[in-house]
Amino acid sequence: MPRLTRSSVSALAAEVRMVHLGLGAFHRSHQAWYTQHASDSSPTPEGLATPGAGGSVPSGTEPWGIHGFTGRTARAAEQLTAQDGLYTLLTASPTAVTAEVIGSIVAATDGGDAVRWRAAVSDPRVSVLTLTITEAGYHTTPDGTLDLTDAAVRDDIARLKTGALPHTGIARLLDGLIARRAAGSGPLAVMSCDNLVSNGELTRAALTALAEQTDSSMADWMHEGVSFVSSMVDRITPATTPADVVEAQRITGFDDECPVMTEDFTEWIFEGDFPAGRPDWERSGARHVSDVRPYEQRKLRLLNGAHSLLAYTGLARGHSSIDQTMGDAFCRQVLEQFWAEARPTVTGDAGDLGAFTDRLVERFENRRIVHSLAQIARDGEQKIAIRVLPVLRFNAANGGELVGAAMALAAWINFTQTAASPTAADCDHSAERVLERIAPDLAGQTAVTHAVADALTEIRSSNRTKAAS
Ligand SMILES: NC(=O)c1ccc[n+]([C@@H]2O[C@H](COP(=O)([O-])OP(=O)(O)OC[C@H]3O[C@@H](n4cnc5c(N)ncnc54)[C@H](O)[C@@H]3O)[C@@H](O)[C@H]2O)c1
Ligand SMILES: O=P(O)(O)OC[C@@H](O)[C@@H](O)[C@H](O)[C@H](O)CO
Repeated sequence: MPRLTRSSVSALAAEVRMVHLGLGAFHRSHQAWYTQHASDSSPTPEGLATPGAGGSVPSGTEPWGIHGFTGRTARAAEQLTAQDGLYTLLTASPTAVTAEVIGSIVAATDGGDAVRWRAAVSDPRVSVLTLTITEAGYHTTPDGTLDLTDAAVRDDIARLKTGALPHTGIARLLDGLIARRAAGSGPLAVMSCDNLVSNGELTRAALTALAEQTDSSMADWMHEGVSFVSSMVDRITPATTPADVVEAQRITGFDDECPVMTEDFTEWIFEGDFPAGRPDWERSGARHVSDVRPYEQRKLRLLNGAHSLLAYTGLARGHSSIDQTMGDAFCRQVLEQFWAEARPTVTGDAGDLGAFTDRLVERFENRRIVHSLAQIARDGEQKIAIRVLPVLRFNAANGGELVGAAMALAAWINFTQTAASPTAADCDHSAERVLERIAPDLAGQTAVTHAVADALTEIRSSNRTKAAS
């Protein structure tokens, strides 16, 4: 079977005008897909679809090439480099899977390669830098500011002072920008595509705080020449499995070590300026709006909040993927309760929220998307603060129900305490202590602590019932 490469599918490589940090599955199903389709005017043919960006597809706009950098390991860069950046995007509806070769990534490099990283960010032709470094990669406190007490941040401050390449995503971004300033390469838009509240503003504030610890003139330079774009990104994309590799080979006839499986729904809504231009992502269906917050709240609370709830309740009940939890009456009931509490917390106009959650049911039930609960459960403390606590806070302040959001929080506490088997009294104590740490404003509210303690008792008893059945 031939290896997937540019020569095997006659795909030309476009000029690099974008840099990405965090070359995971999601970047490849989302920003790389939008970038590829921003420059082709033809509809995607059936089956194996397009040549790479810059290939023979008629272009209404110039194609943009992406130079992607991995975050923690070099593996994705090695696999993509062996395929000239090409990979198969498998798109699964509940009834069928289609395949498309994506060619917008034209270079892929280990993020630990300081020379290539600095050269890429300094390239004057590059005008957009996107990020998917995970929520944990920003090293912020629950209020969204850079955590200067974090050992990794302190270590990176020392590295930045000596010119060594830092390790955290946020500090690596500052390192690249320092190189860009030194090269005099002009303005740039930085766009976070991570599941965070006001992710552009959070990135700007974290970078500025970091710059103030190392070279405060960088903060002034960023203020003048770097825009920070906030974006709501949505496309459920699990980690690639060996079965996906086999499926890609079966459909395309090419040997591809790093395909990506994703769902047939996608959305990208963003707010902010691009001082040096950007791809025409609207041609692929993205939307540029003046206020992204309603869409961000809708997605982070209704989709991601539900994901966290299902991950922790589902793991406790012996499930391993989201689609399995949708067949469990207990999970479905707490999901509907959580949504009933979360919908009124979305402020501003983000469309019909009932229709949004109806569509989420279909998306979560898609059995071709095997989204691992263990993957979703990672970095729970950062995620709960963004996805669940705002729902609890809103309803505590407005006399709303607390049951569903309390269950999400309790299920996470239960998940983090798997080693012990505390008594009911210990549970109540644990709920209070966790709230004191992650949401001190809620810790003193009896209705909240009781709701979380009750939910802890319920989830433990539901686990016992499930285990006994
Ligand atoms: N997968 C999805 O469905 C999805 C959807 C919307 C948004 N996102 C956002 O994208 C992020 C990445 O998702 P993914 O599915 O691509 O994950 P992934 O594990 O496939 O890739 C994550 C990438 O980020 C790097 N990374 C991880 N931790 C890092 C850190 N602390 N510092 C720097 N780099 C780090 C990894 O090395 C990798 O390159 C998510 O955390 C989320 O914020 C994902
Ligand atoms: O990617 P994370 O770790 O931020 O969160 C896990 C999932 O909730 C998330 O990936 C969703 O699938 C995604 O946000 C859907 O667009």
